[in-house]
Amino acid sequence: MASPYPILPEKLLLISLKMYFTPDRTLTYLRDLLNPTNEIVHPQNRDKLLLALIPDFLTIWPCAQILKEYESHLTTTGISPSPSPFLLGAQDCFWEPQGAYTGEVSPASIRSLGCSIVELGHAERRAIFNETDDQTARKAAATCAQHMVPLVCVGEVTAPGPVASQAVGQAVSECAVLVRAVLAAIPADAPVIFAYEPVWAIGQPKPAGVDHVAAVVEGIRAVIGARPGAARVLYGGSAGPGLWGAGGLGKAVDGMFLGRFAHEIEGVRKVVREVEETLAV
Ligand SMILES: O=C(CO)COP(=O)(O)O
Repeated sequence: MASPYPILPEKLLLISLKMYFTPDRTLTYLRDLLNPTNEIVHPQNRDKLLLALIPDFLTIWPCAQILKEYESHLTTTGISPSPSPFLLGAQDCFWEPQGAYTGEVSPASIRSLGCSIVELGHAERRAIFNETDDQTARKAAATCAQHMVPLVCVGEVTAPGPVASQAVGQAVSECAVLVRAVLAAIPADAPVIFAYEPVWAIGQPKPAGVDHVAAVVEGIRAVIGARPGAARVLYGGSAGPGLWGAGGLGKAVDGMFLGRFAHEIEGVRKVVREVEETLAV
């Protein structure tokens, strides 16, 4: 029987708009991402590279309409829109599908509007809204129950000290707590994405160093171990153009989770190009 979950290719580029854009800007941005003349989404690469946009809750519905129009246009040009070459995600969800939870957003509603990914446990939600590992794990289970993919953010709070190996060990042990909690909460065959986002590298001029990221991601992969469902580990935290290619993160991670450096279409195009150059032919 075919898996009810979205299929994850080897590489992923995900963009979260956090709360930066107005609704109008989000919709213009999505149209630009999907516009074939901008050469950002290449449906023929879907089995190797997948892009996704995670807008705010208010714009999920109009974004889904734009994506539907894009997919039907693909059909008219003879390209199969299934599996879709572009996915939509939400920035959070509640752990119950419905009920008396004023202000919360149901994962079932998110799914019904056309999302395939739910971002969970971002450092900002943990620091500002006191979200706990247990809550994030429950949300991950609720996300999988709707056959969406949890995108779980993990990362150490403190910047590395002078001893690199100690910094890596500390980072892996901080990340491992949430990785284990999420894996224990979701079905073994459910795909899951972990975004390694060192808290100290978010919102900065530059990302974390490549060696540090590569070593921590190796440790996170060891914690994940072998499982029937796909598991991808991305890097996020001031990620942008110039980070992927030669001597960069391309060999260490399964993709990137982009924030501010994807706000201009040109930045996304550059990152896509760098990743495409490293895809196996
Ligand atoms: O938190 C991030 C993505 O979720 C990263 O944001 P920045 O790239 O803006 O640092």
